[in-house]
Amino acid sequence: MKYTNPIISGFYPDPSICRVEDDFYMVTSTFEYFPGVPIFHSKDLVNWEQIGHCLTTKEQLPLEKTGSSGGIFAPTIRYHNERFYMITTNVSHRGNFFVWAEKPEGPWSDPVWLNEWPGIDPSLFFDSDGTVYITGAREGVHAPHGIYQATLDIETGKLLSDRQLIWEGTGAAEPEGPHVYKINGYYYLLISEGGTEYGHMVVAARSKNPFGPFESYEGNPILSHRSLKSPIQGTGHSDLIQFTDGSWWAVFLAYRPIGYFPKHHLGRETFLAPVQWTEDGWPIFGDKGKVTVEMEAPHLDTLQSTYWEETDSFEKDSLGMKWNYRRNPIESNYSLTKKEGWLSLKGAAVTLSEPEAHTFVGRRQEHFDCAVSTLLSFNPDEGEEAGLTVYANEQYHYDVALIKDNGQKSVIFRKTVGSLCLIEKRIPYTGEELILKVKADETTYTFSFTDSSGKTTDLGIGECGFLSKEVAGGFTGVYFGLYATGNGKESANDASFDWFKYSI
Ligand SMILES: OC[C@@H]1O/C(=N\O)[C@H](O)[C@H]1O
Repeated sequence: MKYTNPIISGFYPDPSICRVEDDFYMVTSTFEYFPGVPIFHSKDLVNWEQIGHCLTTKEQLPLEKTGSSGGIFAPTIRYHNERFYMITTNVSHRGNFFVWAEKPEGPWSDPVWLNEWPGIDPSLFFDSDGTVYITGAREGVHAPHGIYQATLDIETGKLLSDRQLIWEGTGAAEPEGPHVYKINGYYYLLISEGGTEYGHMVVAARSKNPFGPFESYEGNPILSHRSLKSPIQGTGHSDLIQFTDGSWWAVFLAYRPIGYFPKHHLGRETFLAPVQWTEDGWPIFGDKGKVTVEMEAPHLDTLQSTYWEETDSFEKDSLGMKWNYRRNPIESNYSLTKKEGWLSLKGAAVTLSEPEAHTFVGRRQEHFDCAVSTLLSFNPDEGEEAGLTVYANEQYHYDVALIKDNGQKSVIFRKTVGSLCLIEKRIPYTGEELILKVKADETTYTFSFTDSSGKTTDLGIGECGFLSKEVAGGFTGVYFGLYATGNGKESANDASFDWFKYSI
């Protein structure tokens, strides 16, 4: 049966996967967002359901003053002796650590910090003789870029051997994202090179000894879309898995740029490819290292779900797993009980353009063509503002909001593009309730609002390209967020949202 890539759309990069009998679990990186490292479950590698997050407490995920695209870099998930392990790097706080859990949905342990292990992209390999290997990229700024490895005491996080440079890659930039696998008597080392850009690729090496020497595959790369005319670009950062029928598969990241001068705003997404083995035992992803949007999965017997109408009515006492905060939230600024059945936000002094714990809760844009809307009830005092934002980072976002300034309550449409910040539309508004709307297509966001009489007013448009990685930079993708701010002082009034709709 055919499946469509990406298998998880929207900002879900650096995927890592493990298997427990016929259940598959996958994690992705989350940078400055909280909670961190979502965990997904699947039975068929194509249909994935989020079952939780690995990092849900401030102790597990300190993000104070974390810059955009700081925080949590690439994670690895592995299962060993009835425990799940998730190892990753908080590049803004203390570096590498792992957490563990008996159940994939958690609870996950407090961090075991790896103070002796610098660099990024840590991975774990549990050998059949009980030895545990930690493998990772980079020694730090001054050391040669490459892939390093040591043996590890998984109980204490202490290194049991020196840290050794085991492979420098094929010579391209940024050798990273390593994973070790033992298959048919060989230790295979798969890494990414080229950096998470258009030149991204996956390359393979192998050895009979876990510390090498590693022989590079002469047919490298085993996956790359470098200078390939394809809607899929930047393929790299992969993890291998064997399906229950013995076939091999790889999950990896890639992105889907739009336009003649290509720009991608949804972020790096999670893709799936079948893996074939050459006669002399080397893995090749897809068709000679190339992948397509539509691909075959002989084992697939369940159609890939494409239904996507999500209405969040905020009736429950906690927000759904898709909702994320930026950095560690100031919990008193968020309530689902103050006004039963509504999500109430209290504006912090900081705005969306300041790299602090601004009052923001959002979910990823997961489709080029989609529409979001929300009903806001708000009676702001001077300087207070609340609304809906289409958000890449502090310097790149589009906001529609109800604000009171200069004694006047009005609906505004503001664009922040780098150092340019402009309230492009301002409409005086006396009402307390309104519906804020954003309609998205591949190139444009269209903003409007509907007043309590049902009259809809257009507010303007914003180009998707300005929120893309190519313009806004960073490692993340676009979020649709609900927010509130006191514009320099803490708000006194709550902004309450009755519901939030996301549809395609
Ligand atoms: O995604 C963040 C980092 O970007 C990378 N490559 O470009 C690393 O593998 C990830 O840890």
